Amino acid sequence: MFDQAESFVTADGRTIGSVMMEMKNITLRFGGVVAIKDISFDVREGEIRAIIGPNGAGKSSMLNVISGFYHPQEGEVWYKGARRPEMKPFEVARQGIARTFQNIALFEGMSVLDNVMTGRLNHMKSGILSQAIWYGKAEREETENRAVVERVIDFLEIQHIRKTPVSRLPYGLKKRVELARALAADPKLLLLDEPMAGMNVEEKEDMSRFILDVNDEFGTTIVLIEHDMGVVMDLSDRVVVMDYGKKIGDGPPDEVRNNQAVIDAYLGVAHD
Ligand SMILES: Nc1ncnc2c1ncn2[C@@H]1O[C@H](COP(=O)(O)OP(=O)(O)OP(=O)(O)O)[C@@H](O)[C@H]1O
Repeated sequence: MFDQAESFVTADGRTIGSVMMEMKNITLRFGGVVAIKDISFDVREGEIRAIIGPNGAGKSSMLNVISGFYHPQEGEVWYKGARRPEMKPFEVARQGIARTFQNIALFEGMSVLDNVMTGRLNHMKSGILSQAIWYGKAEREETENRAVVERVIDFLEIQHIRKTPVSRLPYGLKKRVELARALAADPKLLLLDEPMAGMNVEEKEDMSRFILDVNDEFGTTIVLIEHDMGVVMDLSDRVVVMDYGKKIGDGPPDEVRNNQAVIDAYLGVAHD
């Protein structure tokens, strides 16, 4: 289905475009531990791409390679048709890649609004001096940034808590604020590290709906890691399956679900 076509429309009416990111033969080692072994896969514009696998499979490591936090010893990362040189995470962010973290990384003492505003930092170009004396450009920039943030806050239905310090929020809402902050950066590619971890069923349903809405409304391409298999199969267009650092499956959910190597990995069948 995904092999040759430049772009196509899925059964649910969404347009999946051409390849946006390609991971080519990525190998990442930590001393003697090989976290990722020679893995290749691509991400297409507009799709929701999941990376799954048992604990320690290398999923977070892969997300960290995409976000520029880890640099693989071997392999290449291609983004928008060009090989990406080794970059720092903030440089990767400037290319339109935003992320959320497995363990929420918000400023607990700050309000929801201020936390979401920090998502705009990469878009703030005017210097401290111009901001301090508040002339034209800085004012325009501030107004623009506020407008984007307000739109995201509306979209994710967190208006009622915009003034609340994050430390007072329940877990599910914190996760939503983290999504809001990532979205405020106006990313082309959004990386979600276990967006439903620790959530109850209702919170998971809400988060699933928001992820689908973000993809639909903003056309944001999404790569997510998630342990809840039901959620992954419902949300994703394609799934990469990792086990012990290797890729053991890659394809649409139905195909992956019936892949014997994947079934064995999840049932804990012994490896040679
Ligand atoms: N910073 C690091 N230093 C040393 N080893 C690491 C580091 N990060 C990950 N590893 C190792 O790399 C392997 C893959 O870890 P990783 O966290 O990527 O897996 P994961 O699939 O995300 O696991 P989980 O589902 O438990 O979060 C593991 O053996 C882990 O111990």
